[in-house]
Amino acid sequence: MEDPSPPLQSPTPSKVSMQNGPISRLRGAPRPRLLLQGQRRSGKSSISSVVFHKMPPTETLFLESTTRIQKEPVNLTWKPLMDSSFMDFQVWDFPGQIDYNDGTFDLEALFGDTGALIYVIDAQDEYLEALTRLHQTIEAIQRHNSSINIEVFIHKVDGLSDDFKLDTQRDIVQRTTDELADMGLDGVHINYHLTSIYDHSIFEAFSKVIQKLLPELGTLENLLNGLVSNCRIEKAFLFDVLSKIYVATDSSPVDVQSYEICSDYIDVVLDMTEIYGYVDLRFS
Ligand SMILES: Nc1nc2c(ncn2[C@@H]2O[C@H](COP(=O)(O)OP(=O)(O)OP(=O)(O)O)[C@@H](O)[C@H]2O)c(=O)[nH]1
Repeated sequence: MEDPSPPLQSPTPSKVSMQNGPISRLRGAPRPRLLLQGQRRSGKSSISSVVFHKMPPTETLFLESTTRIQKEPVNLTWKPLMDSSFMDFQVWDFPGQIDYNDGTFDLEALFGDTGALIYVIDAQDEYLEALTRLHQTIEAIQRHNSSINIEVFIHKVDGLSDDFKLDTQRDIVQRTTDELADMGLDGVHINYHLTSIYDHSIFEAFSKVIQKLLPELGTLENLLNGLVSNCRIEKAFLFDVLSKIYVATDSSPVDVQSYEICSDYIDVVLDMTEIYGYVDLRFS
């Protein structure tokens, strides 16, 4: 697969901002990038495999540790429905053991075209070291491209009780806020998501990450608002069918149940399509 991104050692990295999103891709710009980072075994490759390759979650138990940066183009288009996709970007899966702060990486090139950093923390494991790495990463980002969205996935929460999930999130937010304040970075905005590959939370979190990077989001939301009010639909999502990421929704609040129903429906339709060919996806 052709990789249009500049080498990390590039002395003059391209400076295309993610704010231009997939539209700039149409004009020939490099694919914008999502960086997946986190400690070893935190779940990065599993997330990427489940969301973008429909790998059943239990099969991730057999994934080998990633030893090199995995650059994955994401251009998800389900041919029966669409000719082009809003989702044209790259996901870079960083192996846990790589220290990109060791001076061998061109951080300007690494962060230059990056739209979002997704930092994965294993909530079932001791996470203090992961937090230290996160804080260092945020500091580096602030130096090289402060427009990058910083998204923290508090991951593997399937094994935790609801109370413990919230306590863990509170602790991570508090420690990060305190540490960034000590570093003089208290203005940095971070989004936190509780995720697991064993339920819909990982798709929902990814949806929110992607939506923030779409320059067309406002227009799509307006179109969906019009659809909802004109057709008296309760809730509308615009899905990327293959990944089950919703790239937009109308402006009424998202309730997880309606997302889950639509998501399950897509699975059924895709399964039927494999058996019978094209199935009309419109439903109300
Ligand atoms: N319980 C639970 N386990 C998970 C989840 N996501 C990933 N795992 C497990 O975590 C282990 C490590 O996952 P990987 O995806 O290989 O982790 P990684 O961060 O890519 O690891 P490196 O390649 O070493 O950097 C696997 O056994 C996965 O099955 C989750 O949401 N819940």
